[in-house]
Amino acid sequence: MNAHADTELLALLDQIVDPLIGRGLAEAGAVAEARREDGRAIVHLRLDFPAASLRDTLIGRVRALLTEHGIESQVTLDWAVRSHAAQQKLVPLPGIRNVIAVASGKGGVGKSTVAANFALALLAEGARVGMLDADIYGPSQPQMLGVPDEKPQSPDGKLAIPVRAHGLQVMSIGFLVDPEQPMIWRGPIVTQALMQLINDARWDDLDYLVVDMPPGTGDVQLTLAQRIPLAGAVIVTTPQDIATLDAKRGLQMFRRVEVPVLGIVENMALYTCPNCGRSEHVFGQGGGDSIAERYDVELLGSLPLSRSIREQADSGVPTVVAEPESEIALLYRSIARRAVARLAYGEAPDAFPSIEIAED
Ligand SMILES: Nc1ncnc2c1ncn2[C@@H]1O[C@H](COP(=O)(O)OP(=O)(O)OP(=O)(O)O)[C@@H](O)[C@H]1O
Repeated sequence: MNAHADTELLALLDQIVDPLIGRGLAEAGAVAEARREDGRAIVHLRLDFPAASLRDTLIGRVRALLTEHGIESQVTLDWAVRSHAAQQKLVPLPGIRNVIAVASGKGGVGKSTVAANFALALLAEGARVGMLDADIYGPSQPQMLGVPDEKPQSPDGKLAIPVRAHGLQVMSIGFLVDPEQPMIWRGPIVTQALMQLINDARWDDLDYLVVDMPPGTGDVQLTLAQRIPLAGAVIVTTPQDIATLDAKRGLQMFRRVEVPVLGIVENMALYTCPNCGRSEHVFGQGGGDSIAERYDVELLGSLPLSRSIREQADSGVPTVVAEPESEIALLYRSIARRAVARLAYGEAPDAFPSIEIAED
């Protein structure tokens, strides 16, 4: 904060509480500069999460408030993502400020699809993002991100350069093994291979590395949750009862190793019939809401069961890239913003409304 900060301006800026930040702008440390020059206020906001979609609204709110108080202003906003603490004693990974695990209590809930769109959503919001596909039992990121035939190169013979896909830096166990062959490695070898994949890559200045975790809560998952320096985890679930029971195990696993759970994503929550327009909760209603409440964790968003989500992910161009202005892409972006805002600013006092949207 500027040494000559104007206290009147700071007090006014503290009246603005964005739900993602949860506190006044000055109190949250989001004011990099607040001073007067030739009778005008010069305000510079700097957030700890990428906020491309928030920028104009927040600038507008600040300008409107200052105008109300008869102050002409020039307001700018940018972001610089800080590194947040990982589990005790783990050394941060070079080139990566924060690692976020995307996990699920069981297979087939759409975790990899959420992970791909989540990473692309962070990129669209203005962050530098990488993807580590650690889903040893079914590495699907090369296919989903449209780079199934690529291999990471290693010019120095030591570190591998991650493959670029839609602007993401990507490493996957799928680049190294034939994805058609079932994995028959045993636990310790799996974790060793994954740690090597993450450690032997030359990650280039990432705000976030998203890790697509193997599904479930067994030994491999637990070891990874202990050994990868994680800033936080996002849990994907379907509203089906049994899946949410599994999701609870996922939550508990991360809590046991002291990794903050940033929230839950409820996938395939709602289906809207393209012919008659009727909406149906195919797997039952409110599962994500109920674990969110019971375990004191945020429901980051609910995604519909949608043919376009499946077709776009399967064809190598996930929805956030394929249809960036679609409702579903905007929903992924909202989920991603909430997760990283939670990482940056902790508990937000205002509960977010849960959003459900229908497929057209
Ligand atoms: N919201 C959705 N609507 C429709 N289809 C979806 C949705 N989310 C994922 N899918 C589809 O469901 C299938 C399984 O998704 P995905 O591979 O992401 O699951 P997963 O949980 O990662 O599975 P596993 O853990 O077994 O690897 C894919 O064909 C994907 O395209």
